[in-house]
Order: sequence, then C-alpha cells, then structure tokens
Amino acid sequence: MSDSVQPVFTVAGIRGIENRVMPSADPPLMERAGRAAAEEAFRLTMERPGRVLIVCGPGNNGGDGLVMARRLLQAKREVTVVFDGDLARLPADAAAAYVAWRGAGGKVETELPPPPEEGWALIADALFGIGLERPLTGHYAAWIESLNSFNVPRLAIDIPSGIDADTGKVLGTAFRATHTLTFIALKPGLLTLDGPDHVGNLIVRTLDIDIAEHARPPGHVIDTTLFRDQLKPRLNNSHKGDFGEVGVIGGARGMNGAALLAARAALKLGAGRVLVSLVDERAPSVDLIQPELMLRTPEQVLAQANALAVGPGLGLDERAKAILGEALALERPLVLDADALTLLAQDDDFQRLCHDRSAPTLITPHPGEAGRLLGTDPFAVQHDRVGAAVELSQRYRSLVLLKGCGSVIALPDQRWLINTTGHPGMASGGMGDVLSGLLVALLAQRWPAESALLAATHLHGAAADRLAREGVGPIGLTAGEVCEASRGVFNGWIVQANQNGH
Ligand SMILES: NC(=O)C1=CN([C@@H]2O[C@H](COP(=O)(O)OP(=O)(O)OC[C@H]3O[C@@H](n4cnc5c(N)ncnc54)[C@H](O)[C@@H]3O)[C@@H](O)[C@H]2O)[C@@H](O)CC1
Ligand SMILES: Nc1ncnc2c1ncn2[C@@H]1O[C@H](COP(=O)(O)OP(=O)(O)O)[C@@H](O)[C@H]1O
Ligand SMILES: [K+]
Repeated sequence: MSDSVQPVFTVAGIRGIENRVMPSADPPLMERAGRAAAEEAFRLTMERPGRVLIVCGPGNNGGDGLVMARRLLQAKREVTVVFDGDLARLPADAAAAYVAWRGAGGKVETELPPPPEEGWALIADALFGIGLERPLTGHYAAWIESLNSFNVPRLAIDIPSGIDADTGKVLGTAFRATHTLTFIALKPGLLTLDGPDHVGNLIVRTLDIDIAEHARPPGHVIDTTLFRDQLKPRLNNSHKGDFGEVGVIGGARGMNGAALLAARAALKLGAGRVLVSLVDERAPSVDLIQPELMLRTPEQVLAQANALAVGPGLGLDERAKAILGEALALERPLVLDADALTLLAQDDDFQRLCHDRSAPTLITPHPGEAGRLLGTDPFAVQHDRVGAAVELSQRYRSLVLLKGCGSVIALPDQRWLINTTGHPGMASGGMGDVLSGLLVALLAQRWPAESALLAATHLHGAAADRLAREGVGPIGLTAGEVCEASRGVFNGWIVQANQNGH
C-alpha cells in the first residue's frame, strides 16, 4: 500500500496506538491534540476574531478542549469553557488539563451561557470523542441541539459528538460541524453513513505519531494511487481484441434500460466489444442511441464474453436463475448486481457455486441487497457497514462493494476501503447499473479484480462530483450523464498518471 494512501482505524486500533505511544510521549498526546485544536481555532477565526466557546465533556475529549482553551487564553484570546463533569471521575490526563486551565486563570461555566453580543467567533465541541458509548440524552443532547443552531464556524474535536466513530451512526443526536479536526488517523464513522453529514471539512492531525511504526491499518481511503499502475496509455499498435469482450445480461421486461446503461458504461470505459443480452423477448434488437452495442442471446453472451456482469434488471424467474447458474459455473471474472444478488441470497446451490469459484466474483449490493445476502435487513447492515461488507466478503468469497454514502469495499483477505467520491445526487435509478458497466469494462480489459473494483467505484463518484461542480446536479443528475462523464475523468487520470515519466 502506498505511503500516501490515508489509513483508517477503528476505535480499537486507535486505542492500541495510544497505548503504545502514550507512556513515552513527550509532549503528552493530549497536549499535542489541544495545541492542534488551538491552531485550528486561530485559523478559523483569523478573519473574525472574538470569543471562542469550548464545550468540554467528562472524558479525554473534554481534556483536549481544556488544553485548547488554555493555549488560546495564553495567546490572549477570549475563551468560554463549559464543563459540568464530575472532577473526581475525570481521567488523569483530562484532570491535569483541568487543573492547568484553572491555574492559567481560566473559568468554568456549568451551563451553556448566552452568546456575547457580537456572537461566538467559534464553537468547539469537545464533549465526546471515540469514547461515546450510548445515545446522547438529557442536557448533553440539549446542548448539542443548541450549538447546532449557531451559524458560526463549528469545530468538532476528534469526532462530532454523537457520531459513533466505528459506524458513522448518530447516537441520539450529533454535533453538526463545519470542520472536524481528527487525531492520529481517520475513523470509519467520519467517512460513512451519517458521518459525512456531520463532519464538514475534515482535517487529520497525526500528532507526530509515525503510525506505520505502531500498527497496520485495517482500512484505507480509496484514491487513484491505489490503482495507478493500471492507468496506462494504450500502445499505438493495438486492436479491439486487446481490450476484451464484455458481456452484460439483464434487462427483463420493463427493465431493458438497466442492462443498456451498464453496457453503455462498459463501452465508454474502453471495452473492445460489448455484448448485451436483454432477457425480454420483445426487447429491441439494437440500441439506437448506442448502436455499437451488440445485442445477443444470453447463451451467446455467456459463450463469448471474457468478463460478465449479470443482474441489472434480470428479473427473478426461472430463466434468470438458469442464466445465473451458468454464469457462476464459468471461470471468468463475474460482476453480480441487483436481481442476481437477490437470487444468490435465496439459493444455497448458487451460494455453493459462488463459494467454489476460482475466478474473481465481485458483488455490488446496496444495503437492501446486502441485508438479503446476510439474512438480516438494511438496518442491521447500516448499523455497521464495514462489518457487513467484511462479512459478505468472507461468506461469499467475493470482492464486495457495499454502496451508499461512503461506499465500503471489502476484500477476501479482510482488508477494507472506504470511497469518499460521490454525492447524494447519485441516489437515483440506474446509477448502480452504470457502476456495474464501468467495473466489467475494466475486468474485460484484464485489470486485476481488486484494482478494477477500486477504480470503478472511485471513478463513478468522481464523475458525479465533476458534474456537480459544473452545475449538472447534484439534484437531477442522471445515470447516463455519469456514464458519459466517467470517460473524461478516466482519460484524465491516465494522462495524470503518466506525467513525469511515471
Ligand atoms: N487517551 C489519550 O491519551 C488521548 C485521547 N484523546 C482524546 O480523547 C478522546 C477519547 O477519550 P475517552 O476515552 O476518555 O472518551 P470520551 O472523552 O469520548 O468520552 C468518554 C466519557 O464519556 C462518557 N460517556 C460516553 N458516552 C456517553 C453518553 N452518551 N452520555 C454521557 N456520557 C457518556 C463515558 O462514560 C466517559 O466518561 C479522543 O476522542 C480524543 O479526543 C486525545 O487527547 C489524544 C490522546
Ligand atoms: N448519498 C449518496 N452518496 C454517495 N453515493 C451515493 C449516494 N446514494 C447513492 N450513491 C451511489 O449511487 C449508486 C446507486 O446504486 P444502486 O442503489 O444500485 O442504484 P440503482 O439500483 O438505481 O442502479 C451507488 O454507487 C451508490 O454508492
Ligand atoms: K467531539
């Protein structure tokens, strides 16, 4: 894994690093964290200096806030600290931070005071960090609701209070930050589910810890360096046979478009030839918008394609089952999406076939499909997206993409990655079909399965992000537009990856 790729740690992993580093850390980690938070406060209030409100909780997150407060006070800034915890039960570092704050002449409020006449210059949330262990209720919840109502910069220390650091779930209520300064490394909860709606601009401060020296990260954030080796310009002396033959099977009655979208996406991402089978006897025999596509029977597609995507709009009938069975028996890279996943979830024989394959299987469920595949429901999946993706990968011996806000990829060796491209404008019909098409195009071009899944996932979101920047969406963005834009983004990546002689 390249050094520049951002590591992601669960709470257990962060605690492990803390335990190894803390005993000999000089200056202590809390001093470093508080100083980093004070620096961020200076930056955020540069244009509008004024009184900073820091709300501190009963654990070490509160300690970070108290160090931050002391640093600001020592720099002659006006600071209001709110803390109503039990001094006797403060952890040692936080208790020391409290004593130092009082020693520096700092005062402590036990209730949220009204803002000064000119308003708060900044609100810092140091209530709860990675130690949150149950939903916020009572006065803490009321404080958070009140803090969220101020239209000023709102800085979360380590993680917005109320967000579960491992899952991104809101526990009760959660601070809505404009900025989050997180320590040591990223946590999954900042990147997936409700996290992204609460963190604002995300800043990581490692606190001068060389993480690689202390732990192997279980997760990473996807970026283009992870598949840069595959981003090669084509040789001049190439022909279409070099770029594979994609097969897409789906598109039952009323769902023709799903398979056509996937097939068009495969074409736009450079597959040499794209065969598509619409399992609807009355389907057209040509795609007049994209006549380059070759419409064939399922049998022809299964026989010919060197990588297959099965499922978009496939339906759930006997014919669909027969096609899925045959596709699983072929030792070629296989993307299963949509109805193929529902069929897989229902049938032990399919599951056995899937488990025994030696060619890569890539499954791309949304939380509903993932729930079926795991025998649970979408709520259980969303409750722990990373855990669900890893479990799916193990159970189905597949590479898994669990879609949604902060898509999670899990690999059979238990590594996982989170994708940060994309936006809620993508929550519209056909988006997943386009992703399947992008993915199968890379597989047909003989990309390794892992690189193909990372690249297609990242590209799909990056294309949607580019469109939104250009005013195409987020609202009203269509899957077909993402398909078109993916081509441009991908070609740009190839140019970029091959500059400077790489
Ligand atoms: N341990 C260390 O040395 C360092 C810790 N750091 C900070 O410390 C944080 C973790 O500290 P802690 O482990 O003390 O955890 P927190 O400060 O996040 O919170 C733990 C405290 O909150 C209570 N609590 C949890 N959920 C609650 C709820 N819903 N309602 C009311 N009380 C609740 C717990 O009983 C405990 O007293 C990190 O997020 C980071 O900000 C940093 O200073 C870096 C170094
Ligand atoms: N809120 C969101 N943020 C980021 N990406 C999203 C969001 N909602 C949907 N997407 C992406 O859009 C795609 C939707 O796929 P899917 O649910 O299978 O749609 P469909 O079944 O209509 O094809 C996935 O890649 C998903 O990750
Ligand atoms: K916090």
